Parts: sequence; C-alpha cells; structure tokens
Amino acid sequence: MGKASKDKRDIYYRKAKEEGWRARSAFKLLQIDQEFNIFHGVKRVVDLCAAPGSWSQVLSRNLYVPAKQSPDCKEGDLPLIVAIDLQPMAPIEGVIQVQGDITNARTAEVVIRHFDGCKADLVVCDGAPDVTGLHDMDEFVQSQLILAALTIVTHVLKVGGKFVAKIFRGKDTSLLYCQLKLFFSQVTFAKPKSSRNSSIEAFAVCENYSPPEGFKEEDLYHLLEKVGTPSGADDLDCRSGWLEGPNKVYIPFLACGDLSGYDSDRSYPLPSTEGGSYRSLDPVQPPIAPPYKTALEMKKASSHGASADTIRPSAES
Ligand SMILES: C[S@@+](CC[C@H](N)C(=O)[O-])C[C@H]1O[C@@H](n2cnc3c(N)ncnc32)[C@H](O)[C@@H]1O
Repeated sequence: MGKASKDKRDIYYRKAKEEGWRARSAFKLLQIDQEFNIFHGVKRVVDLCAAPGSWSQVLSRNLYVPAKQSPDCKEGDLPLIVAIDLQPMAPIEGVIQVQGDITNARTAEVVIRHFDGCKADLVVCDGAPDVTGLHDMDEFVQSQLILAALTIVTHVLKVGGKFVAKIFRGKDTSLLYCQLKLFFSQVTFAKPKSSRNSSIEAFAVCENYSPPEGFKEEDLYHLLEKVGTPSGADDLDCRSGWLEGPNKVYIPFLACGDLSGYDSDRSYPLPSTEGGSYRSLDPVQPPIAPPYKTALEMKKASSHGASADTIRPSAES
C-alpha cells in the first residue's frame, strides 16, 4: 500500500503524523482517558511495552509538560514517567527509559527502584507479542504478558491506583476478567474508536487497586490459578465472580467515543493542499532498532553476494 493510500484508508495513521505522535496507538490511550479520566491526579506512571513511544508521548504531553510549564511546580513535584520495552526508543521529554523484558524479574526490580519506595498512580501496558494469526496462541501469549504486567502492578501500584492493559478477546477473556477483578473493584473492557473492529484487541481498564486482604506479592500466581476452579470458589469467587453457572460473570464492555469521532474502519478523503497534489508526511519517529533490521541487513548483504548466514544480528555486532 502506498503512503498516500494508507493515509486515506487509515485516518488515525494520518492524524498521528499530523499531530506529531510516533504511532496511531496514541489515540487509543487518549480516547480511553476521555472515557475514564485515567490521568486525573496522576503523578507517577509506568508505561510497559512502550516502544516506539506514542503512549509515553501522551503521558509526557498530558502530565509532564503542563506541570513543567506551571509556575507553581517545583523540581521535585514533576511527574515521574518510567517507560519499559524490549526495544530502545528515541528520547521523550520527562520520560525515563528502561530497556528490558517485562516478564523478567530483574526488569521489575529496575522499575521499582526508580520509584524509590513511592508507589505509582497508574500503570499502562500496550504490550503485544509478535502476532502469529493463530488466535488461541496469540491470546495465550498476550495473557502471559498481562500477567507479567500484573506482577509489576502488585509491586508498584498504590492502593486505589489504575491499570490499563491491552487484551486480545477470546475464549479465556472471562478468566482474565475474573483474575483482574481479584485486584480491582472496577474492571471494564473498552474498545476505543481508533482500534479497528476487525481487530480482536480491546483494553482492560482496571480502577481502584485493592488487593485481597493479606495478599503477598509472591503468592500472585498461586492466587490466580485458583480463579475459576472449584477449590478457589469459596475464598475467591465472591470477589472475582463465577466463570460458569447461573451466577456467571458478564464482562462490562464499553465502546469508547461517540459518532462524532473518526471511524477507524472507514476511508476518508485526503485534504487538498496548495497546488492540488497531496503530500504524505513521513512517520514522526521511525523505530531506532526494529527487530526486522537484522532481516533487512541479511537481505541486503545476500543481494550483494555475501552468504546470509555470515551476517551477525545487529544486536551482537
Ligand atoms: C504495540 S507496541 C507498543 C506501542 C506503544 N504503546 C506506543 O504507543 O508506541 C508493543 C510493544 O510491546 C513490546 N513488548 C512485547 N513483549 C515485551 C516484553 N516481554 N517486554 C517488554 N516489551 C515487550 C514490543 O517490543 C513492542 O514495542
């Protein structure tokens, strides 16, 4: 698809470039905030799986920049934004970057250290594995990423805090809902208007972090395993809900936005520019070390006569 054609078919892709966002996903977080007011009162935030950084940009523009420009704000009062990803990303004003795997305990430790004993008001996670197209498999890997994010949440989120995580809707969605409901009094699955209807993605918006009484972080997985099992029913289900039977949970699902917003499944005419012809903008910030870079290097080298297996992946060279 040519750039102009993509601009026409994907209004949020075009708008992202016009407004200086690194990815169209920025609009998903903005639309979730419009509906749930998740940024209200937030001073400390963790952005998990943040690259290329459009959610971190949203956090910077909505929290850090206004505070910095306020004449009453002192240096120590500036919002703290910590962003983590496997991939490096170009710097963003007011955002501390950690490169690491969120499923690794050491990454969680680095994040916790940045908070220096204080707790976060908000944790967001837009993590996605490389999608295989096998829905059950993709949903499973995605749910593992969410559970890794929940591990970090249990260590860094303050009681009453919020957590927003990308989910893939599938057969285990109710289980995931019940697991999240163990820790948050309000859990809503939301679909922002900028997320295409054809995509199985949605976002779990979890409000009012309130772990079960006596909860210890090291017991997280043991507790989650009990959700939906007969043995766990007695002590957990009153909080998290039932997976089966007459009292089965119904997941609150909300389509964010109204009819006045752009529809991500529609094509929109391109704006006419001076001179009549439309000029597509370049992406705001191309990824600095994308996973496909090695493949491109190998392809380039093989077309110049070198054997592909003599090329070292760029991370090792
Ligand atoms: C959809 S992108 C995130 C887009 C980002 N929110 C933005 O607005 O620019 C998903 C990201 O998840 C990251 N990711 C996937 N698995 C991860 C893991 N185990 N640890 C850290 N990051 C991970 C990928 O590297 C990728 O950058």
